[in-house]
Amino acid sequence: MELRNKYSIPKNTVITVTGTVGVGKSTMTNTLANTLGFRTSLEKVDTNPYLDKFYQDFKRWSFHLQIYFLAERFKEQKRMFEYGGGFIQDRSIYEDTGIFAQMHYEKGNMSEVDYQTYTSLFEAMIMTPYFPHPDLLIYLEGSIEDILERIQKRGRLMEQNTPVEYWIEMHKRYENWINSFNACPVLRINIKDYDLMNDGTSIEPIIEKISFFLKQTKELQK
Ligand SMILES: Nc1ncnc2c1ncn2[C@@H]1O[C@H](COP(=O)(O)OP(=O)(O)O)[C@@H](O)[C@H]1O
Ligand SMILES: Nc1ncnc2c1ncn2[C@H]1C[C@H](O)[C@@H](COP(=O)(O)O)O1
Repeated sequence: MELRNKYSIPKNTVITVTGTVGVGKSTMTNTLANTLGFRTSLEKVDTNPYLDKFYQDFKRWSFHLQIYFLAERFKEQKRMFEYGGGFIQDRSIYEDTGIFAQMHYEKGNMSEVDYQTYTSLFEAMIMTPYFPHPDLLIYLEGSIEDILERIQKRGRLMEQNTPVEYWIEMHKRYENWINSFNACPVLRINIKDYDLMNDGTSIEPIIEKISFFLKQTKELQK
């Protein structure tokens, strides 16, 4: 029996997978989508024209990169909206603003005026019908040691060559961000509690939790 039916997960559900770089979002997104028969909304890294340059010179490329990500996320939001849901999304627009843009602004890599331009564009975008909140946000958490190991193992040179302090700061910012996030229900999952690479059955308990969360939210909305 398909797990989506077994756990009564509505066909039009939108779930967003969040967490710091390298924590395992894409792996989780693909596994959930395959198991539930949902579409994916993935971040495309290989075709991003700014990412490599950004890692070489944050100050020069921060604003360009943020605008690029905003445009990409907006197109994806529109696509999910037009399909009427049924998506697992890899990373949220909330992280672009609440983690990356803010961090680079606060570190002086983005000027005040650029940050304001970025913020007003973001606010204008979320006021369109394409931006309903996801039904559930899954937050993947793990120790900084495990995350650094995954970044190294994955082998994207631009990330491997970035000082460890950058990833440590991002890890801390993520913890603060999720502790005050309240735009939609949050399910926290520790990466030590499952192993999608070696144990195919470890997705089912996660789907069971998702189902429980979605039902609980529905009850609260009644
Ligand atoms: N459960 C897991 N156990 C071990 N390694 C994992 C697991 N999930 C992902 N990985 C590995 O960690 C790295 C980062 O995963 P990825 O899904 O690309 O993360 P993200 O999308 O959050 O950057 C990849 O090399 C991936 O193969
Ligand atoms: N908004 C962003 N600003 C800067 N860098 C970003 C942003 N969104 C994603 N990134 C980077 C981080 C990683 O190097 C790649 C892909 O992210 P991942 O967490 O591996 O899916 O893009």
